[in-house]
Amino acid sequence: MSQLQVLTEDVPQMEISASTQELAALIDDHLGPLRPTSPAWQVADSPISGRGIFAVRPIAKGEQLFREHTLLVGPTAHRGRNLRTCINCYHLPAGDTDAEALCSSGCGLPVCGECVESPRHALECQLFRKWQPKDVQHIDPRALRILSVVRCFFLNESQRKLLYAMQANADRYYMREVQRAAECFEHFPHDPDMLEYFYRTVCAFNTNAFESRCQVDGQEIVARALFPLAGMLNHQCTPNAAHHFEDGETIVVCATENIAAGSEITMSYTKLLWSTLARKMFLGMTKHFMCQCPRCQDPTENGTYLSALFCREQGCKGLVIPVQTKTLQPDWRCLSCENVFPHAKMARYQDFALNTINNRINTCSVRDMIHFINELCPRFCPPSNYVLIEAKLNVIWRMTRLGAEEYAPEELAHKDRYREEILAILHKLGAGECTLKKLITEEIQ
Ligand SMILES: C[S@@+](CC[C@H](N)C(=O)[O-])C[C@H]1O[C@@H](n2cnc3c(N)ncnc32)[C@H](O)[C@@H]1O
Repeated sequence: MSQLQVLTEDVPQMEISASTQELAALIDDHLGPLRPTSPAWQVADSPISGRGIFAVRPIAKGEQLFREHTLLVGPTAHRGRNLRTCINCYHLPAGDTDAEALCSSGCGLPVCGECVESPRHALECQLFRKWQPKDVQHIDPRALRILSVVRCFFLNESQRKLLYAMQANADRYYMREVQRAAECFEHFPHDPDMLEYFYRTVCAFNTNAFESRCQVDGQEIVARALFPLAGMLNHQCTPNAAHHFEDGETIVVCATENIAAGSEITMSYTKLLWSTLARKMFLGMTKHFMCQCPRCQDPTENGTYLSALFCREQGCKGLVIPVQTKTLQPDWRCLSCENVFPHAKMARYQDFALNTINNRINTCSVRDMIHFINELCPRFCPPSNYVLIEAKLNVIWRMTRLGAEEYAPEELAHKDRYREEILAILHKLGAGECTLKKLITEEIQ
């Protein structure tokens, strides 16, 4: 069995308790006032996988398809992130310490002065106090992360049905999240039905959730949020729709291309500029499937050569690209000398480029990074390789944040050149009006 089969075939799906028609009705109910009077889309069975969203009339590039409020949301509570953020409104609670940010009732949850009295917090506070957090002086990321899952407790009947109608990939590893949370409380529930409900919810999160992002009090808030309609969008590596967040709890999905009536509406679960192997690894490990889209089947990736590495045969320096498209360990062939190399060898070169470039990104000033990209990288990494493209994107972001006046004219010219290069790649990929294009054309000038 290949590495990729192991990644994708090991994980069964939990039983789905609703027909596609019932699911569509539950989604309508969930959308409430946000449901358009005559939507341009419908939920239906998909030839890609399970259920998907389809255009019911021609949709124009740029058109907003829907806005949706989250069904379940909570802090990602990743280590290294600021955990001192109110669990309701995302504002910073008063004070500087964990103890000051935590609810004074002893529920172990950070909450601001305004939200502490809210009915929403009252319910969660009562539940967490019943379970008795072991530490009420410090914010424990394990206890905080489980909040988005535990909120399934407060869903109404129709919302629970909707949760059970969503695909849930049953990876037993996901149960670790519940077990880790249980370690933080004296009396975490151990009733098997309740634990199964939590597990189902964790699996639904891992299969469908988005990392929603918004700015509050000058800091970036990242929450994990379940949007049942947006969660119906299947993946394509060059999709025809993209999403953004209006706030931490509302998602907006727009068409990035003209979409014909009857076509499936898709989004990308990966970064657009990743190489095919990077996307395959990510999709296999996190979503347990192997993408078969046209981009995945083209070794040149629409002529972008995002995977390409240099040939190391004496005197060659041609571009080497993966030959097979359906495996994680393809042979690679040089487009100039036509020699074929085993994957293990090329993977070492790719890792070298990735580590060297990422180390520099983390340690260098923008000025040094430009010098490194222009003068040193061409010795070991083709300009089309996705790691180098990501490094150029990183330079663009950093320069934009500081403002043009900080930089010499030739540095600004490099930034413009990088931007044109990335726009040309997006054009070749057929990415249309994708979020990245909007960001680098509208905001970065
Ligand atoms: C967010 S859900 C998408 C909606 C799902 N089709 C459903 O019926 O609920 C993600 C799951 O859909 C499936 N999926 C999405 N895009 C796919 C693709 N391009 N190829 C194969 N499976 C895909 C995978 O099983 C993945 O874990």
